Amino acid sequence: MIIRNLTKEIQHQPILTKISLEINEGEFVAVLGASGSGKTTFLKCLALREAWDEGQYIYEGKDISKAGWLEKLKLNKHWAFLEEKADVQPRKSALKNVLRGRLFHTPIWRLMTGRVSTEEYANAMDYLENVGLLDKASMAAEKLSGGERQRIALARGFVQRAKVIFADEPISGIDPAGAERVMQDFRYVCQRDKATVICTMHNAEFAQRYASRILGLAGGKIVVDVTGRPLTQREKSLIFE
Ligand SMILES: Nc1ncnc2c1ncn2[C@@H]1O[C@H](COP(=O)(O)OP(=O)(O)OP(=O)(O)O)[C@@H](O)[C@H]1O
Repeated sequence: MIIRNLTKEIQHQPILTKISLEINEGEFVAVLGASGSGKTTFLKCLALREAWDEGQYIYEGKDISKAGWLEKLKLNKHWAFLEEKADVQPRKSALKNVLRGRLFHTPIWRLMTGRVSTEEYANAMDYLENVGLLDKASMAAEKLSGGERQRIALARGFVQRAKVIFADEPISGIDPAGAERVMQDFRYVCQRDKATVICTMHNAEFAQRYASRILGLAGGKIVVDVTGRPLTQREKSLIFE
């Protein structure tokens, strides 16, 4: 994806100012920034969940800056957006929540009858196993921890075979072991499926250990763009001070 001059104001306050960058397939991009620096707004603009004031957005060679609802619907077939608080249906089982990822790929008659093919069932169970939740497949999502719910949302993105996963603070409020697991899962889909993962976070430590690229957002601009190496002290202070 190519972003040129992305600009966004909220209530006449500049939040993002002429941001330009290119993100390649298979990259695991962590967007770091202090609280209020505009990380969520940036992510939502990239996922076309927030309107851009200005700028050009090229995805797979096509200009999607002014994508209408039909085009967005098509994009959402291949894009997954993970909210900060995992968007799961609390009363439904982990498995049913994961199967929701196939919504866009399921024929209407199957949606109406609620029947799931054996292949889709096996596939969803595989992904639950990948995220370490096979033994909790039949448990209602509301009975699971925050980290486990985040991993269900992740497994749903995986079964959707999303080409791009946008994740807003996916490890905030999760214990360190759960956070490791989520970050490992992201890295896994990038390496194995060539998915692109873009996630916002506060934790530079995790970003350095797992992401292939780190973007630092401050003052409405990308002030740091580093691939394949940890941040220097100076870069950290550019982002967080
Ligand atoms: N709907 C809104 N109405 C008014 N101001 C908003 C709105 N959405 C975002 N903002 C403001 O825009 C700025 C950037 O917000 P954003 O949520 O993108 O930052 P962030 O870096 O994700 O913050 P955090 O890390 O605290 O979640 C903040 O100052 C916020 O108050």
